[in-house]
Amino acid sequence: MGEIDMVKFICAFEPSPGSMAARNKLMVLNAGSSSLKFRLFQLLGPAAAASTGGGSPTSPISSASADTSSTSGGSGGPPAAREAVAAAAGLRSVASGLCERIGDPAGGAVMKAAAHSEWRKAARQEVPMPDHAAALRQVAQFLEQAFFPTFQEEVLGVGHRVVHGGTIGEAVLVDEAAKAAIREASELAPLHNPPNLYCIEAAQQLFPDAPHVAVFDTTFHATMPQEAYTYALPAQLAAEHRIRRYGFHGISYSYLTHEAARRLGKPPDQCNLVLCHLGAGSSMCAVAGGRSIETTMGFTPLEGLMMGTRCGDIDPAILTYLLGKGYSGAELDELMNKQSGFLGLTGSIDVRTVEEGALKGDEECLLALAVYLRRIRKYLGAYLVHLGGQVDAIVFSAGIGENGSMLRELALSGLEWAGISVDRAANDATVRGRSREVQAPGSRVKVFVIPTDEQLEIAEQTLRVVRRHAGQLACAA
Ligand SMILES: Nc1ncnc2c1ncn2[C@@H]1O[C@H](COP(=O)(O)OP(=O)(O)O)[C@@H](O)[C@H]1O
Ligand SMILES: CC(=O)OP(=O)(O)O
Ligand SMILES: [Mg+2]
Repeated sequence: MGEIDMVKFICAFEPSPGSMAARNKLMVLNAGSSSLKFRLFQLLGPAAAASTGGGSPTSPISSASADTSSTSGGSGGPPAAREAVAAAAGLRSVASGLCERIGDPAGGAVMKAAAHSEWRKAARQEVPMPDHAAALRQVAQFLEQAFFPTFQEEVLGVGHRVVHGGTIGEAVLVDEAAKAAIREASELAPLHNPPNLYCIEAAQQLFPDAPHVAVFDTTFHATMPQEAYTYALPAQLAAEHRIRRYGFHGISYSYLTHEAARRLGKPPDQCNLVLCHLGAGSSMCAVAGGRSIETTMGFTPLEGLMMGTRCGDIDPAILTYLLGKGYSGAELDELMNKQSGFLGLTGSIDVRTVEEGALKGDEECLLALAVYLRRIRKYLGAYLVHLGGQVDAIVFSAGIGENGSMLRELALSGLEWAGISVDRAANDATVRGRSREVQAPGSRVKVFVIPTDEQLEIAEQTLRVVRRHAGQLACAA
């Protein structure tokens, strides 16, 4: 990516007086193919002390106390709710932001403002960002110049979202072996792992003294039973090539499980849920007793639901058929990952545009939405069966799930027989970025809209690994 592009960069922050040069900050990076989300957390008193080895091994998120502003069907906002969860985890957000259109020669960045009731200022910069390393440098420079003069020295650890963990089961310190495993899994998550790894390497240069932790989307699904993760291929071949369902969006699902449990007023291990992470990448997950038992994505993030540019489930024989027609493997990969889904059916990736088209009667848009919804309903039916009809809540999250009220209503229409009904007024009244219950009075199954917070989940998992590492160092000394 040699060309310098204008990239819009926006962030919101609250300066944190008196934090000079103490190692009390955690940086979280969530790199997409052309975007970089970041959040900077300050460690609160006891957690900061724990970061040198004295912390509790239990999940602070799972032990977070219920936040009254986000319960009982109200529109309690995530700023309050999430800050409460973060505080229980010993963390406070002090800055966050998003770089978009990294390396895009066409420019034309889309602006996204991170809003938070406590943040006093917001800033926007248009600066050249040819790649993730440049974006990261820009973030660091901005934070340093504007608020935290010794920012780089204050970072205690850096947490990274990595989509495919390959052979790695749970969050780990990034060392050469971890990087090799992430590199090896790049083939299986071509849209995600390469930018994740690139961002890790850029961040290691920027924060050479801090431990870096890789947090994986695949971890949450490690609890799936064998019959859920086994493909009916020759067993030896599958074992040799480690072909199995891995499942993705697990960082988001872990957060949503704990948030849904908080709203239900039960421990996560007593919750049965159907989680719908509907964004540019879309998937669903059946959660029994707080653990993933099924999910729609598989060996790669291509299987399952239709997505922005990905086809989701197709008959695999279509590929052999097209190979026979002269398409190469690389072309088919590109076709399925980057040219299909909403883009392939309508010419637009953005579901808002597709919805607008559908409302004007555009047949391609109407068909695309119908295909998207049919796939969601097909898996919802399957998951109700897997959960024996005992579902506490259906949760919608991510860009489409949080904002697409029409799609939510259509996805759950006509399911009164299953104890599921949506309150149209509540569903239409959801406010971007705020949690809400939208089931109709009398609906046996609750329906939650919960803004996902991958950054907070990454921070929490990172902190645990950093603590463990510090504890090990202390024992060894
Ligand atoms: N108001 C809305 N209604 C429907 N879809 C929306 C709305 N706002 C955003 N989206 C969709 O959300 C998707 C992006 O979701 P997001 O979770 O941000 O994706 P990712 O993190 O995977 O890039 C886009 O397809 C966009 O069309
Ligand atoms: C796994 C995956 O598809 O992630 P995203 O939704 O961020 O593209
Ligand atoms: Mg995403």
